[in-house]
Amino acid sequence: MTDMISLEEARALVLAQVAPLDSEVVPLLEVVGRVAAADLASDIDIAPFAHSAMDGFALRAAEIAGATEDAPTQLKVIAEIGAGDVFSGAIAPGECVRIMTGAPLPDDADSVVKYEIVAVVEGDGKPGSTVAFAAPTAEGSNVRPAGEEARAGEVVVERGEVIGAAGVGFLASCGVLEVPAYRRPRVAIIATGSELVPPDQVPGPGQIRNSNSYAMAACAQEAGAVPVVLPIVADTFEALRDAVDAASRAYDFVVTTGGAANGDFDFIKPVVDELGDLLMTSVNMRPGKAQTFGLVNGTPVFGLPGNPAAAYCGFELIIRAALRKMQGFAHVDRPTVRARLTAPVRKKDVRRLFSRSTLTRAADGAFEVTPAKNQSSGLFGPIQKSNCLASIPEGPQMLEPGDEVECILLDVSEEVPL
Ligand SMILES: Nc1nc2c(c(=O)[nH]1)N[C@H]1C(S)=C(S)[C@@H](COP(=O)(O)OP(=O)(O)OC[C@H]3O[C@@H](n4cnc5c(N)ncnc54)[C@H](O)[C@@H]3O)O[C@H]1N2
Ligand code: MOO
Repeated sequence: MTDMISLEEARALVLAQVAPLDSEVVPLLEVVGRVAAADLASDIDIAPFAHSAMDGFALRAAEIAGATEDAPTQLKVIAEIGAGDVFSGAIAPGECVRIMTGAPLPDDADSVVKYEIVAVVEGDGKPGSTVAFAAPTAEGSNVRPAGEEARAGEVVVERGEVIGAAGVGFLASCGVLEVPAYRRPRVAIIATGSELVPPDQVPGPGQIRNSNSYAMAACAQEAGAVPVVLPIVADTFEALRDAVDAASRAYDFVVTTGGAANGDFDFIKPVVDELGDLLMTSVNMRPGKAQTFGLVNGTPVFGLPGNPAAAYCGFELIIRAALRKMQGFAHVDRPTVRARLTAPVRKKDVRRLFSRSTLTRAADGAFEVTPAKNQSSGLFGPIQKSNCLASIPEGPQMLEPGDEVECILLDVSEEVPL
C-alpha cells in the first residue's frame, strides 16, 4: 500500500502489525501505570480478620437492643484493645470492650459503638469503667468483616488491568510484590538530516538543532515506552539503510524523522522498501502527510516527516496507539470532546487538518476551542502552548466562530471515556 490513506486506515494498518510484547516481572514499587500480564491473586483474606472501623466499644448488639435515651443500657468495660492487639477472652453479659480502629473484633462481639455517642457513667471509659448506651445498634455496625475485599486465592487484579496507585496498595496488602507486566517497547529514535547538529551545539550556516529526537523521545516516554536516541544519520541512502537495519534488529520499534517526502535526499521509503515490506507512504492529514511505515526484520519501522509539528502529530495520532497496544493497553484512542470554535478556520487544503489548539470552558459551561495563531508544520512552540488537536475535516472548509469541531485531548489518558 503506497497511496495516500486516511488516518483511520493508517492507524488500523499499523495496529494490525503490532501485538502486546512478552511480559516481565516488575517490582511492585515500579509497576504503577503498567498493564498486568497475568491474573494476580491474594495470598490471604483482605481484610485478614474482622476489625473495628471506629474507636469505641465492642459489644453484642443484643445487649443494648432495649436502650433508650430515658433508659440507657449500662455495660462494664472489661478490656481495651488497640490495632495490633488481640483480645481472646470472653465478654460476659453486661460487659463490653473498649476498642480502637483497626483492632480485631473480639469473638464474643458483633458490633462497635463509637465513642461520641457513649456516655461514661463511672471512671474514665477505660477498663474498670461503666459506660451507657442511649440507643440500640445494628449487628455488624462499624465492623469491617474478614475477607471484605478478597478471599485468599481470589484474583484481585485481572490480566489486562492497568495498575494504578491504589492497585499498588491493594497488591501490597495481598502480598504480591512482583508483578508480571507487559514489557515496555524499546523505541529507537533516529533523526535523519545532514543539516542537523546536536542541541548542545550552536548551529552553523544552514544547520539546525536536532529537536525532533528529543520530542519523539518524550512522546515515547509519555506513551509508556523506553526511548533510545540514536546518532543523527546523514542524508544518504546507505547511511539510513545501515542505521535502520541495525536498529530494527536491536529494538522493538524504530522511529525515524525526516527524509520522508519525495525530495532528492529523502530515503526512508526506499530504505524500508529495500530492507523489508513497505506498507504505507502517506496519510491524508496535515501536518504529517509524508509518513512511511513498514516492517524490517519483522520490526515496525515508522518514518515520520522532518517538520517538527508533522512529526509530533504523526507520533501522537498513530505511533502512540501502537506503543500502547504493545504494552497491553486495551484502549488506544485519546478521549475527544466537541467544542465551539472561538475563531474562524479557513482551509483550502483537502487534507484533514489537526489544528494545534487550546480547549477551555466557556461561561455557559460548554467547551470552546481556540486554534494557535501559527499553524506552521515547522514549529513545536504552538504545541507546547496547546492542549488539544482540533480536527478540521477533509476538503476545503470555511468554519465560523461557534461552529463545533472535534478535539482530541492531548493530556488525558486513553483510559478515560469522555
Ligand atoms: N515538493 C514537495 N515538497 C514538500 C512536500 C510536498 O508535498 N511536496 N511536503 C512538505 C511537507 S508537508 C513536509 S512535512 C516535509 C516532509 O519532508 P521530510 O520528511 O522529507 O522532511 P525533511 O525535508 O527532512 O525536513 C523538513 C523540515 O524539517 C526540519 N527537520 C528535519 N529533521 C529535523 C530534526 N530532527 N529536528 C528539527 N528539525 C528537523 C528540516 O530541517 C526541514 O526544515 O516536506 C515538505 N516538502
Ligand atoms: O507533513 Mo507536512 O505538513 O504535512 O508538515
